[in-house]
Amino acid sequence: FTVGTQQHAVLSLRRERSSTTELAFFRRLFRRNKKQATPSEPAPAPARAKRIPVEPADLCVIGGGVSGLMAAAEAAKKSPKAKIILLEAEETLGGRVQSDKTPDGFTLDRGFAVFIEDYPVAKTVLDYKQLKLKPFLPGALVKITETSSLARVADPLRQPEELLTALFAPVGTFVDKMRLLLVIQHALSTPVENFFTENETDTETELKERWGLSDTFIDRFFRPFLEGIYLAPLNEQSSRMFNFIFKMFSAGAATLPAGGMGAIAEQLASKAKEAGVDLRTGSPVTNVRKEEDGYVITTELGKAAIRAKNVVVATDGAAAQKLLSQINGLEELAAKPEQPQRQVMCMYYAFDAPAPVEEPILILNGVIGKRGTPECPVNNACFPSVVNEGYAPEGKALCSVTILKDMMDAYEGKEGDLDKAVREQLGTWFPECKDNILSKWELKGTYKIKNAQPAQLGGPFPASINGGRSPTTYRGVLPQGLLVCGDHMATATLNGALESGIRAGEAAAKLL
Ligand SMILES: Cc1cc2nc3c(=O)[nH]c(=O)nc-3n(C[C@H](O)[C@H](O)[C@H](O)COP(=O)(O)OP(=O)(O)OC[C@H]3O[C@@H](n4cnc5c(N)ncnc54)[C@H](O)[C@@H]3O)c2cc1C
Repeated sequence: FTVGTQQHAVLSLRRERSSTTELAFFRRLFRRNKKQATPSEPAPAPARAKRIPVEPADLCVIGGGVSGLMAAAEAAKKSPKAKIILLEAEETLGGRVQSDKTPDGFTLDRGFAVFIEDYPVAKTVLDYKQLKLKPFLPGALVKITETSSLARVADPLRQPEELLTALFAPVGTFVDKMRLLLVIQHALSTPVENFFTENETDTETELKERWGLSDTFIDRFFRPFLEGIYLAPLNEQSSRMFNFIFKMFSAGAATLPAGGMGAIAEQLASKAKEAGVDLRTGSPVTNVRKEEDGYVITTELGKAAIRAKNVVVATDGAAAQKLLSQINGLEELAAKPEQPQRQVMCMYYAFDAPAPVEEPILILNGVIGKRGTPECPVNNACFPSVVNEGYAPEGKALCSVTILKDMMDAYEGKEGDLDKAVREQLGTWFPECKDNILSKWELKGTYKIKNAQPAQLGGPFPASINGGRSPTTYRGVLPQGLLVCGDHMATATLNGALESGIRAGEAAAKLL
């Protein structure tokens, strides 16, 4: 299970192709043929486009991640007679929310992620019971110096029994902890919608200037905690996202489903299928062309074409920009700046149970000056099999390790060295298990995810909630029958992808 580099090489190749219209392809072929002709030879006839059957549909959804599945299911629920086809480029559905099952019974999420029970939209559309969610404990264990043992950051509002631990934890000052209570209280008492109308700044400024937290507290707790969520430095992420995420973590539990995070997408795919959506994988869309009465959507050259009255583009933001810029009237999108993408790497280690920490809790690297250096590349870790036993077979345990972009770059092409550095670092976190970590833990999988999340901070890419931005507007009003959804239209979270998907599904149903 070494996924990532190769997967993304394939993906980028497909995306290259997707930016090439069929017409442009045949034009280039024709030009090449013309150039090769000598004066004595007549130029060969231009290659003719093979006629491919065009299949009619009422709605075509492009992209089978959480937002596309949700949009298709919602449209099908509201318009049961409509013919809805969903085209997914990859061989599997789920997009960024997928889990791999190893032959020996481990579940590896494609990148460490958690599901927050309190996500306002998720709780209205997902069957939590079926997911068999199990919670993390609130707070975290933090490594604050190279030699100290792990310190506990507790949430005294949800764990009153941990009040004293919380007050005396060496992570921040007493004043920091009092101020943290104010942050929690603000998060809990403010409706989610209000955060997205507050003035926006970056998260670092919010923590320092609005809440007066000390640099030490931020560096030891908030930086590793939030950077492991945003996958970006605090000064590059929206204060609105901070307030939203912090409210979610303060109000509800972070959880893992028994079948891995991929079970969330599987549930949505079943919903869409039951509602009558025709789900097609291995169908990368290369072109969308506008016609008088709808759109012609073409998948890999010569394979298939669909003529749909309406289209929902439910890809990630970068792919959406490329597809949309091919449509007559939207060509100027090609020249607009792309939304930057956040990257992350996740490594999984399998070993004989018990795990070094038998509590379902997140473990953070808060060693100031050392976090994110080649000797300390791990930002955060946890034991998914301790949170939900579905992640490992009986008698075994699984450790998930998150590496942020700087260290991905530093170890590019040196995965063996990274593995060694990770084991050494974990050996300092769990010294009593050091020998096993160094010699017995098995590296089970490595995932490098190049477009893990869209950056969100003001400008043309704000984080927004309340259903996300309108699906009829993507950096300008879209032509009739064309809709866009995805996390890049709301918040870079599962909740954002779901709410944007619902909104697009509802809008599509009105057109059917
Ligand atoms: C490692 C990682 C950790 C995360 N952690 C969390 C977390 O803890 N909590 C949380 O709430 N969120 C988390 N997220 C974010 C969350 O997973 C995403 O916001 C959400 O899954 C996005 O869904 P989407 O449908 O908008 O996009 P995607 O999942 O990207 O779906 C888009 C789909 O479109 C397909 N596609 C692209 N181009 C084409 C084409 N030309 N033709 C056909 N199909 C195409 C893609 O293959 C993909 O399947 C995490 C993401 C990652 C990667």
